[in-house]
Amino acid sequence: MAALDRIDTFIVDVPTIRPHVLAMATMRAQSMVIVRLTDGDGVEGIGEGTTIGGLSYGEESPESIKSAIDTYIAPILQVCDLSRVRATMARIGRSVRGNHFAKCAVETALLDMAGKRLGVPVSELIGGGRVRSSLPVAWTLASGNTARDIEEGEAMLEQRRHRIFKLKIGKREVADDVAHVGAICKALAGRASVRVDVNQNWSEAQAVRGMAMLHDVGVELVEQPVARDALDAMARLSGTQAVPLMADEALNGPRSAFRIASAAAGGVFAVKIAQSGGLHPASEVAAIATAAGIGLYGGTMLEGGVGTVASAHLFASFPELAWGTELFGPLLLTEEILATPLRYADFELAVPDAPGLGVTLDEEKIARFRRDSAAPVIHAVA
Ligand SMILES: O=C(O)C[C@H]1C=CC(=O)O1
Ligand SMILES: [Mn+2]
Repeated sequence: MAALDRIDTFIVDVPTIRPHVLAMATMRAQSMVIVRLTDGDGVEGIGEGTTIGGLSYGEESPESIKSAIDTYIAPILQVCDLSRVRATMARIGRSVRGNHFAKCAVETALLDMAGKRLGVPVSELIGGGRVRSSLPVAWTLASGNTARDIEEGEAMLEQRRHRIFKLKIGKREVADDVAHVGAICKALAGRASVRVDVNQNWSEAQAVRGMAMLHDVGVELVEQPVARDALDAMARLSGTQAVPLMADEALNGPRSAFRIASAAAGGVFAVKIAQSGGLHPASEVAAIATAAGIGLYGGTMLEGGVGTVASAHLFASFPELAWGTELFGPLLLTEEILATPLRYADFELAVPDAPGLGVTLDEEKIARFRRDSAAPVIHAVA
């Protein structure tokens, strides 16, 4: 029996290296909720629950994630055997509806503890175990300026850090966005894969026009062009457009994955641990996709090092990962909150093989950036 001894939940606000322009918000900082659990034997586990742009991306905010953990999940953890991760999460699921990001943070911390107790990396505890030790990583070009994006893409290729680029569109007129994307495709042609993310900002009519034009300029994948609940439109677009449609915001765990797969509403799934409600439900999302012949992409909520490495452990268990991952979150931040930064080299992220998540927090940085110290709070603005 591993009993909870201590729980510490806190928000860390870290500036981004440049404004990150998305359809729904411009990020100038990322707010990460970190949960740290310690059991009676002194085994510690860390987890992260992070969203994008406050409440502009989804239904959970950094503040609601922290409050769900402290007010409703912590009392349940007090009566659970923390070494039994799935049983503990099932117990939480009976008392806490939704709140997937909060649940993901807690499940991650439990898996970190379980891995340390058993002496194995988290990737051996989920989805049947690890099948790869490094993952291809995309970078998002989202400075808001075409020339700067091309310069950034060139630098990433030169450093051999990324050769898959995701462009954030949907904020401007369709034709203006296509011109921006087309210029980047032309500049990087033959050297990189270019994809776009519309973050739900198109109507079906705009998507019909936009996806055809994007295919013509060389885009390989269009992510969540229409609203997350517009499954009929997603199915029509998937069935008629040459460029594959990737579901992102529409995916909120295994049931939504099954609905999207059944409706043939996407040819690719962006699997995200937070949106799915944790690593285990995300593994089920991946299994449904694979069974349905849907391609896999390892998605991110632009988490810091903890959420990123947790995602990496899960994605390392995917036998099929046709579209790679976008686990670049820590690289978008001015400061690394891990004691030893994650290793990015030769266009891939190395998956740690030490027990648990295989990472530790940089305590000095945490003390400096935690919101409940004197650190300033910079909110994302539209
Ligand atoms: O996919 C999203 O919508 C969120 C995120 C992932 C990469 C990025 O730049 O933003
Ligand atoms: Mn997306």
